[in-house]
Amino acid sequence: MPFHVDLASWRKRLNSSLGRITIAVGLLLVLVALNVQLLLRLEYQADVEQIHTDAERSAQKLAAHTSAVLDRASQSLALLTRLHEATGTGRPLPQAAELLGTEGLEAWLVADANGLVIESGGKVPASVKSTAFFRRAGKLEPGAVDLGETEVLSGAGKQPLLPLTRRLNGPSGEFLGCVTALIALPQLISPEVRHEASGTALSLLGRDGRIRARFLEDKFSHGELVDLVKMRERLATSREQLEPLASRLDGQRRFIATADLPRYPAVALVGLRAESVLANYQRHRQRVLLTALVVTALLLGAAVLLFMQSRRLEASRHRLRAAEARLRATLDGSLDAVLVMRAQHDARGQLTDLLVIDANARATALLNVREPIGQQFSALLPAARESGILQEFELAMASGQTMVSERLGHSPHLVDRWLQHQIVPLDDGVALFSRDISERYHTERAQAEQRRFLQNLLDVLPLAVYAKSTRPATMGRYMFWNRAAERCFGMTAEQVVGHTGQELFDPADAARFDAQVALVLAERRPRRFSDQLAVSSGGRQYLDILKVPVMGDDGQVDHLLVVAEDVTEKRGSAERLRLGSRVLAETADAVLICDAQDQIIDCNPAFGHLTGHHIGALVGRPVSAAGLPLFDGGPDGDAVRWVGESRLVCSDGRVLDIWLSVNRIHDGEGQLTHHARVFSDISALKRHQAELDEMARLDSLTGLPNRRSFDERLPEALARAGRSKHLLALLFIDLDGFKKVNDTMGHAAGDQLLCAVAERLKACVRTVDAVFRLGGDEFTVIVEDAGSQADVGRLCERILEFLSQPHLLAAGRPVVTPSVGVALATPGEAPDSLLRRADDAMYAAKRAGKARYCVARPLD
Ligand SMILES: Nc1nc2c(ncn2[C@@H]2O[C@H](COP(=O)(O)OP(=O)(O)OP(=O)(O)O)[C@@H](O)[C@H]2O)c(=O)[nH]1
Repeated sequence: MPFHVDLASWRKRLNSSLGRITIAVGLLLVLVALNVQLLLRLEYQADVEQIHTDAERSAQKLAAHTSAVLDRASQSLALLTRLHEATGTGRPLPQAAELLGTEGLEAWLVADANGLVIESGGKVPASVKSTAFFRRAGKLEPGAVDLGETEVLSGAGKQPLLPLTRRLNGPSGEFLGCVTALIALPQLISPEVRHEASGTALSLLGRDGRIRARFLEDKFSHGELVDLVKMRERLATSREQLEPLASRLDGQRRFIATADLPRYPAVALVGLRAESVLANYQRHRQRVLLTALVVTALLLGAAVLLFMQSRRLEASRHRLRAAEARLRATLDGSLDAVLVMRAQHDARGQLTDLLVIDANARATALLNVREPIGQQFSALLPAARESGILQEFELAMASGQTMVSERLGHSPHLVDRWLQHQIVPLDDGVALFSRDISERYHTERAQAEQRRFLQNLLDVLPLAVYAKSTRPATMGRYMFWNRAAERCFGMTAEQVVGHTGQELFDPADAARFDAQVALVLAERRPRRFSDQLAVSSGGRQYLDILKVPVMGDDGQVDHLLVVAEDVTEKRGSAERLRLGSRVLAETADAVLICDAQDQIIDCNPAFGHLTGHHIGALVGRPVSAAGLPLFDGGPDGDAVRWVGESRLVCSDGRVLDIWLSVNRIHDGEGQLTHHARVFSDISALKRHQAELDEMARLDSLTGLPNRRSFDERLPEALARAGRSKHLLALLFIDLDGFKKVNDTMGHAAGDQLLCAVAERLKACVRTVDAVFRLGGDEFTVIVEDAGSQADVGRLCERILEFLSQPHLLAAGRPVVTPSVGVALATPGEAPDSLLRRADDAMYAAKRAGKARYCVARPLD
């Protein structure tokens, strides 16, 4: 996979604040590192410079010390040389021991030209002929001093000794020998610089590169040959590079300084061991590094904190940018026109106007201006001041509460548009969210109308309808309660809506209702319940309840619609109906139910018993099939009931007299629905009645038809006479002196007499003629088809004669004559008139002396 660097991504990262912090911290760390390095370098440089200075000073001190030692020896040699040269002999000089007894000299000697020691001090070899310093002495310039090599060892300790030699010259400059001082090496190395630092190397180096003396680690050595030229070059390089040189002696690194000995061909060399002399620097370096480490750690810590803070800041900025983007998107995507405005106040702090500082596209469109930002609200909506919306802004700002209002648009382009304003108070102004709700307003109005209509519909329902919420937020609370529910439960919608069953009903009733609700929610289908409640009056209220789950859009049950019917009354009606049925079943009266068209539907058992009809054969047939008359509502057709006598033909053909009640039954709308006929058999009653009627028409004493019967029959007879044109005669008969019979013979005898008179009258007339007792001792005879007046006269004569015969009574034999008035009916004469004329004729007979008959004058 090829390596790919996403430069844009890295550039973006570096440009971020986190990237910048990382870079800054990195640079800071580099700076610290460079500073530390520089500091250490300078420190090191200064230290090394100081070390070099110290080394040089030590080298100079060493050179000075060594020169002083050599000078002392050299001066003694010079004196001794001059003495020997002055004497010109090879004899020992008495002053020599004194001269060379100088402190610091290990030994001394004077040798002749052959290398034989003439005199000496200390322990020196007997002959110096073979020694290097003697051979070199012969080559010395007159007056010159040779710093010999240290091949001379002291006799006892075998200590290396450095020979310092002068040449002895003869008078003509010939070689006479030499004068040599042997100096112990420790004498050459200055004690005060020996232990300046641990590991310090001190050397006395001849210009020939031979080390004459070296002091290192408390030991003296010599003889090593050094390439002076190279050494000086290395020293120069070392000095320049501030670096110590690695010693070939012990591998230690040393800072080396040299100092030439004046007057002698030698160089003092001091090597300070770097490890020792740089200890301070190392300690300082460690401190600096530690400090740098601490600083770095602090920097890194600070960087981490800064990084974290920056990340938080970055996240906050990111969130802020996202929030700003969301706000902008919200504003731009909002269905509302949004104006963000800053309040403007006068000197007294009164709100004068608001300045638009932000607006979305919808606001621009709603206001119908190109650029609302920067304009004053009252300039955008001149009518705003009068509309009172500025006061609402002020109120919202003062209260800190969001205000919502709906108002008609005031601008010309917003006429008839309904706007909903939501005023959100800000720190220094308000945000105004305006939405054109005209559509919604009208829709809501229509919905409100619809709701009112539905509410009215539900209110006029005779059934209690109410709804209970099953949403979590409003679980169990009543949301709707119609008028019938108010009547049914005795609670108004205001008292119920928003409350739960536990708050409204008896705990036991509420718990039962809740159980019903739980059941319906579990089954998610409508369910009926029969329930009952205790009512304040002390009775029970019986309810038929239908509970229907109403599903929401999410498929969950939102509400429970309840339709409740107070069936207390119905229950009573049913009871009464059952009772009525039992009564109908058990009553002796026959009941026949027909429909509106009077076709038979049903009957009770008594009907079958009474009529012999079988209901199965009658159902669907006209009522006449049951032998009953139709009832069409009487003359006007709207009578609801008819009661009276009627007749019924039984299945076996018998005709029954019945007492019939016909009831026309109507429904609530006044429509005829049924005919109910209730009847009882009154045949026996009728017979008895007939008998009673018959009896009522007979005189109970004589058995003759009575006055009532006379009143009925006279008109009939007159009518027949009118039709037949036959003569009708009416005879009015009153007994003469009947009272006397009563008075004399007793009332019973009078009765017997009356009965006897009745029998005689019947015997006098034809069977077709009718004899009546009107009362007391008055009788009448209706003679139809009387023939002629003479025939009537003969009848009257016969009556007079027959009645005037004595009566054989237990009490005696009374004779009672009759007075008879006769009236011959005039065609078309009224019964009253005829009777009155007969009565008048009878009185006329009475007046004429009784026991006779008198014929009334005919009508004019
Ligand atoms: N025993 C008896 N007496 C009756 C009955 N009904 C009426 N009377 C009597 O009949 C009498 C009839 O009286 P009147 O006709 O005025 O007397 P009268 O003696 O017949 O007189 P005149 O007709 O003028 O001759 C009265 O005294 C009645 O009390 C009845 O049913 N039985």
